[in-house]
Amino acid sequence: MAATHHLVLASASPRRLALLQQAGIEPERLLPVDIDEAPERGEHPRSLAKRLSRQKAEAAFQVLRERDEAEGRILLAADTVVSVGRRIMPKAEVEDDALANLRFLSGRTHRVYTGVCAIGLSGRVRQRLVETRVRFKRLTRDDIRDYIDSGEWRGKAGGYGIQGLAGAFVVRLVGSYTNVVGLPLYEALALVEGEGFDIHGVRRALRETGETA
Ligand SMILES: Cc1cn([C@H]2C[C@H](O)[C@@H](COP(=O)(O)OP(=O)(O)OP(=O)(O)O)O2)c(=O)[nH]c1=O
Repeated sequence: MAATHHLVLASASPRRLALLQQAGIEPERLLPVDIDEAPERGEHPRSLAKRLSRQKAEAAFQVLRERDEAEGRILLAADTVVSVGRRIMPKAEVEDDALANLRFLSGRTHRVYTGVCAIGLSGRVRQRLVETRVRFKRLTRDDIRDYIDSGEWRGKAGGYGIQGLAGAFVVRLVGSYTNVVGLPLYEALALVEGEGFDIHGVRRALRETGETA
């Protein structure tokens, strides 16, 4: 399989881009897609994360195909879902979502699932589903008030971002940390490498042009 340097990240999430950059990789471009993220009736959180990551990757692949730009490119998409048991914690868009989520997660262990999907040169789809268990301390009223005031919950699965203030809520974490932030790096890189993406070649090229993070 021919090696390629062209990775397209099908995401609008600044966290996903930052994680790739942390791993020394700069995507050739970002291609966010808008899909319906509502769970199906009775859908398990892990199935939801897997399904949505695939839908994002397929929708972006379709766009590249329509523009006749799929050739020589590998697509990467992800979706993160926070849950307690089968209960899916909504992505926090308004303050009330964030409040309800934080109160529910307080003093409990929850799971964070990220589905990762890569579509390569041949149009072949590769997927991984990664799970991390996170236990939060019992949150005080002041913890919750500070967090709501910070606005960091906005647009985040489960209504928190472990990479910010909420890092101090974590008593225990089992599994991949980058998975919680939104892109499990080990698994994501293994997927794109499996499709012929030349990780080391890209890092080398970025070092030579002085663009490395
Ligand atoms: C749990 C958690 C989630 N998040 C973020 C990552 C994702 O951006 C978001 C989960 O929503 P997603 O629907 O997975 O992603 P998105 O809509 O933000 O971006 P796109 O679909 O374009 O890729 O929550 C954190 O940043 N930190 C955390 O600790």
